[in-house]
Amino acid sequence: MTFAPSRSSARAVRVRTRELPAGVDLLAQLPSSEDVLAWVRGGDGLVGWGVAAEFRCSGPDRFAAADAWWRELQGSLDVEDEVGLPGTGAVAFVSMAFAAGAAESVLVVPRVILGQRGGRVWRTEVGGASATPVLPVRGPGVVRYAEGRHSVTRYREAVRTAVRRMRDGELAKVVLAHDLLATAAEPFDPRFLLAGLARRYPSCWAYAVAGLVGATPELLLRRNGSDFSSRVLAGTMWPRPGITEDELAAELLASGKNREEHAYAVRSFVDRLGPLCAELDAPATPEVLRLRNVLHLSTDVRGRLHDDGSLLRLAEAVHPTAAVGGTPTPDAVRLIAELEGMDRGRYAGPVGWIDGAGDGELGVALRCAQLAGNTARLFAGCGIVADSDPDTEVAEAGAKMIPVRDALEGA
Ligand SMILES: C=C(O[C@@H]1C=C(C(=O)O)C=C[C@H]1O)C(=O)O
Repeated sequence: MTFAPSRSSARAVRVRTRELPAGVDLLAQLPSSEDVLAWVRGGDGLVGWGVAAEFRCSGPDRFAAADAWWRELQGSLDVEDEVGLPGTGAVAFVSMAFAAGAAESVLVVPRVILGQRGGRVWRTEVGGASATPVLPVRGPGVVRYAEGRHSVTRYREAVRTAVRRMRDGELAKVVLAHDLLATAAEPFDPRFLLAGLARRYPSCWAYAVAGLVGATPELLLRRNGSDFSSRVLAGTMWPRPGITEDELAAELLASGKNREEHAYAVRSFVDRLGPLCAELDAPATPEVLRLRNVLHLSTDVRGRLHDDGSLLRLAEAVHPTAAVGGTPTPDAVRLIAELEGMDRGRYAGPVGWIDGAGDGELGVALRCAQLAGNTARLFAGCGIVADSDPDTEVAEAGAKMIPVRDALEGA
């Protein structure tokens, strides 16, 4: 754990939230490509920059460790919040590792947070903001692609193996992913990627935490007091020549394979959150979520918690859902480690923000790239069931990488 020193470290750290005039383009306010933090959907959300405090952890207890750190930190803050909405006061941006292995989870409390929700805008400063130089957003130039650590050929083979093992009755569903390496002439600026994603995918949550940048259509959990909501996705089709979007949506709804994949995902969420709820409403029939690159089966689940667990502990209870893990979860997680042969890092882990009251929003870190200088590592995966076809899954993973590829290239 690190806490960047405030000028008088013996005293509490000052956190001040002030209201600003309405109507701000949050992403356009990020002053530089350093320490970019974001969670923005359709113009609303939070952006942050600078590091007031940071915590990293790994392993099976990562959610508990992150939660304990965040709770303890509250005791050292002197908060004056004139707005009083979820996301005002001190906020930590969160990006949790997918697996219990060595990959690090990261929580960052920015020095400056700008928020917008329902026509209200606020600015929070933590520990007194220092002036940050404003540097223009720059594109990366020509982008070239190469196989990642888990090549497409090996991915196809992994899907084939998984299908065989499912036909043998070992498990019902597993979500397998692969990566792709992008290299550019210039360093990737997270703001460039965020702006491109937010423009083309306004119904997704565009996020950036510690170099993991993406736009996810999937909401793991939103907590607001005792209310929660979630958007569970699983089951995918993508545009083909000669077929309209309405025809594709009807085909997706009628697809037994996709409905099965979707049902596993909803069931895993409901089974694990159910015991913590006073009320839980999960519609029996999914809807179709239409994005530019793909269509997904989608179920919005909502309800009321009777447990007062923080968002991080609730996320621990539901992660990984069968949208990114599989069914049964322990078998799927083992098979992912065996067949993927790469560490997912924070891809497919919970990503978003929490506030001092334990409220916040965590999405599933999909449609993303891990940026490092002039390289970007893209990830995408697909739910595999006993009647999956390896070539189709390769094409589906390719369709899921389109948003990040387009945004990296400035297309
Ligand atoms: C795993 C990913 O997406 C997940 C898998 C889906 C599927 O298998 O149909 C659909 C949406 C997501 O829940 C990904 O985008 O990498």
